[in-house]
Amino acid sequence: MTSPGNAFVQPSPHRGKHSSRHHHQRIVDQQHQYQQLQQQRDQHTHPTLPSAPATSASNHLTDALFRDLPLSDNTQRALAETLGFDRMTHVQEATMPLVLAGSDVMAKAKTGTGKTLAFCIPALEQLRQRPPRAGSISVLVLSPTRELAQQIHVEASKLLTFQKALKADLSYGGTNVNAERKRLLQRPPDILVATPGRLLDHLENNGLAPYFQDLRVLILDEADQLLDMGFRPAIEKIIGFLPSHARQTLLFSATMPKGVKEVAGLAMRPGYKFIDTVGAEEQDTNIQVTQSAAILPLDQHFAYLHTLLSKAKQDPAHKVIVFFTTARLVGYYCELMGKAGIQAMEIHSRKSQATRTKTSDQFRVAKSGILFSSDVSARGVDYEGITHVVQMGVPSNREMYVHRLGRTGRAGRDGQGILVLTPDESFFLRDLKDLPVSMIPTQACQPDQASLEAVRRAIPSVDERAVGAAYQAWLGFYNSVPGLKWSKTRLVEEANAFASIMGCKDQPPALLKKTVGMMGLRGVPGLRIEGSLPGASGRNGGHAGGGGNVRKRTPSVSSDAGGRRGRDTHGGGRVGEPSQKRPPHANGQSPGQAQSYNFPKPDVRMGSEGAGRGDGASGKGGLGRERPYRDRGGRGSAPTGGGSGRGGGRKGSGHDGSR
Ligand SMILES: Nc1ncnc2c1ncn2[C@@H]1O[C@H](COP(=O)(O)OP(=O)(O)OP(=O)(O)O)[C@@H](O)[C@H]1O
Repeated sequence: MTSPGNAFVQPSPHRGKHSSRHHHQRIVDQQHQYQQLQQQRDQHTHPTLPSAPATSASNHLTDALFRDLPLSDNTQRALAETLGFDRMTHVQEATMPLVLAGSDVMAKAKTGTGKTLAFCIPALEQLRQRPPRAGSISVLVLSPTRELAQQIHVEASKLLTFQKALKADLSYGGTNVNAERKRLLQRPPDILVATPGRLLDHLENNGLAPYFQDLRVLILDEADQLLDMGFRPAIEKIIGFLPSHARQTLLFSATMPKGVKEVAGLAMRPGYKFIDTVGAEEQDTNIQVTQSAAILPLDQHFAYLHTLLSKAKQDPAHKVIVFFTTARLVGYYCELMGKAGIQAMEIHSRKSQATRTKTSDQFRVAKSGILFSSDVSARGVDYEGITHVVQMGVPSNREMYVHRLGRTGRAGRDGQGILVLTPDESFFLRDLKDLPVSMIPTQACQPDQASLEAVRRAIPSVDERAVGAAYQAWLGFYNSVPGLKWSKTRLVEEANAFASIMGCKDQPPALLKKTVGMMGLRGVPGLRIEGSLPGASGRNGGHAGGGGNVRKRTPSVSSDAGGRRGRDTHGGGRVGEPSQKRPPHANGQSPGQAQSYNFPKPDVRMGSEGAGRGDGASGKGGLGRERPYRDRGGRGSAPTGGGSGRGGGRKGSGHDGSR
């Protein structure tokens, strides 16, 4: 990353001898780290980006046939005629007979291996054995995200093609709660797919609880996430509304960290079966997906991504998802890349649910395209034909890496995953040491000259509000990455360097005092704090090119992320937005070039051009995280749901709208 001495940092009484000793130590640490990484690079040849992955002759299907299972004729017909499937996948073969026999099952199976049908088919079959009571919800599927809930609903509905008497319905945040309530009360579905926050709202406030008194099957898809701290309080409350007698519970995920088993008793009956189709000896990721990591300084990330995407686009069948750490960074990158000639779709929690759904639908049917996403698309979402998954910046944890990667290589197809980190973030690779991640040699992760130039030209034209929001989100996110082991001062130095990369030449975007307080950054040198921000009360003033109503020279943002521990997440936070675009760089230099980023230390560029060294990486720690460090939303209300609130810093409200 960047040097601590960037131009935004105000002189601090603490920066002196101690600081330079500390800085020296960081460099020593980093040199050591790089030696190790270099060795790894030498050992691996890196997969050059992108030829579109072909469908591989896959062994994801077994020889076991659906028709040999004791399923209803209607289900058999739906499998054969609507879905066109005859053979089972491994997880389907391993779990369906047990579920059909009535067992509670916890199942771990790799991404894209057919878990949805593995729980949907037998759950629906339970209704055949004992027809549902009129007006009662018999099967409840919980999903951590709205997109996944929609998808499960579609899959379940396909299975019901020939059973018109049975109805599946959806309940999730971001939609009109009253209309949904009315619909559900008027005709309670047999199968309800829901996100936890909205469902809890219905149970607690909207009179839906009595309809669950004959619930037969409860399914937690992405169970590890639902039982993690973020969602668990809501899940516990939901379970409190459900009958425990004779209820069958199914927990499915591609990742089952140790802690999940400890809390499985919350939902499952004693004696439940644990099915692991991955096995201890095997990796959690799909073998046919090549995985590589590029480590390069942050000032190269924009151009490097541009290069990656330009290459990917050469293949007419490219379908790429790029994940970013926060919603606001998705927005920033999308605008930047668009202005640099790479058009992408954009999905994250700051978009309205209607827009999210539309984007998701469009990308699903697109034959080619690029989607920039936050973690709303990380788990479960099944977009056919994803050729590449790019992850920009450190994922929240190992599980998130695995799930994001799992958007490619589904149903036995090939795919490529590329993780792009800064030198400081390279500590994360230790969490992936059992996975076949090859290091991309330094020489191979150079941005093209054309990309450098395109990005350089685009940076000044990105809307100032996007810059301010990205800056704040960046601060919030990296404030909660323990593996970095950054001091608060260092954090702000790095954030300001990022602002500089985004083209803020003279000073970083301003933050509200209360935002700074919520982030725990009061008194940290280098922040620009304002009591109130111009544009904070309105969003309408001059968009790009629109008004010339220049009120401020640098971007500023209001408070809505301070308490989120870095997750610039869910639906409704407000950004106080100055309305104008930033002026061109005063000295005529471009921020696409290192010298114009105000990075005072030459070895920052060396890091990208030469031996891959950055400066000042701590490179320590970060191991052994069990749960996501940014899975905690700041909204004070229940998980999931509409997400209108502001970050209050409360823990424990991971929610579907949260990313
Ligand atoms: N028996 C089968 N034969 C062929 N294709 C199947 C079969 N079962 C499922 N599929 C397809 O495989 C793809 C992946 O399935 P699914 O989305 O259920 O994966 P998953 O295991 O839930 O993945 P994730 O862990 O990412 O949620 C889907 O497109 C699905 O339609």
